[in-house]
Amino acid sequence: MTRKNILNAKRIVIKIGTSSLILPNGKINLSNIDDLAFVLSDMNNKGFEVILVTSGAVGVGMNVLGMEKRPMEIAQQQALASIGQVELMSLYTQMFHRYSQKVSQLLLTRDVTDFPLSRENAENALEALLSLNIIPIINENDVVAIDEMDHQTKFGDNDKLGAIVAKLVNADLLIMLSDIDGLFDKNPTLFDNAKIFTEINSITDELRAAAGGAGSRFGTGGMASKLAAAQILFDNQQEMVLTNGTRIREISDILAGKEIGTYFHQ
Ligand SMILES: Nc1ncnc2c1ncn2[C@@H]1O[C@H](COP(=O)(O)OP(=O)(O)O)[C@@H](O)[C@H]1O
Ligand SMILES: N[C@@H](CCC(=O)OP(=O)(O)O)C(=O)O
Repeated sequence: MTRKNILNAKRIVIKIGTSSLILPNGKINLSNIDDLAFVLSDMNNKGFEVILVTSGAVGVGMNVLGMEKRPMEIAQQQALASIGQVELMSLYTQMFHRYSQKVSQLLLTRDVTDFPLSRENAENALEALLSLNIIPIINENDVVAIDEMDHQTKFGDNDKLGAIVAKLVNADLLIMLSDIDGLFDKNPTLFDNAKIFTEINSITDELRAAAGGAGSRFGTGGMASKLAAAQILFDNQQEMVLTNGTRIREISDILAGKEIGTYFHQ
């Protein structure tokens, strides 16, 4: 058993990417969202402390407006995020309600986690929510986050946000749900003979070179941003499992230490 640390994990952050929430045809992936609500509610009932970091505001916004292509203009993307975020939360609230699970929403920008006082406030709010048995659902506040030379409040992407939240709450494990089974030695969507890594102990230049960009028109960071997230966790002696968002029901097997996806630990 190489994943024995996981057996003791209690506080778990789950990050789900847009490609697991939106189908290739642009429609909402209802079965994945339902699975997520079921599995996370079940975990909460079993005594785990669960925090969800979700992407999908822009993707769901595109779905609401029937838009096929992600617009280039920042104001348009922010408008889509504003439209999509409410719809996304409405979907989550309905699905979690089926399992009698209450949820809350936190929209963060990087300045919140960078400045000690606001970081402490966010930490306290999250602790209070967890002690009330609520599952906090976190996204970046896309509508106001900016990325300018002298003023940066964007996290970069939600993989990084997932790692920063895991650090903020001192999580035992980050489970990252993507549209691929794990990290491969080369991009598996381009190479049939790509092999999955079951375990990664350090983020090397060789790995970074093998990590390509986003796989779908909805994903943003690709594997490169997942490795950057893993590095943040390693810097904080934390762990991550990267697995496929179609295998949400297998999260209980992951928590039982089964060799699913890629396990990042030092
Ligand atoms: N070495 C690699 N191993 C696995 N996936 C890779 C690799 N290099 C590039 N990718 C691409 O990264 C994609 C996942 O990232 P992304 O599209 O950003 O998804 P998400 O929306 O889940 O964040 C995969 O579908 C795949 O096309
Ligand atoms: N905050 C953005 C997601 C940004 C992002 O990193 O997306 P993804 O690569 O799908 O995790 C949104 O909600 O659309």
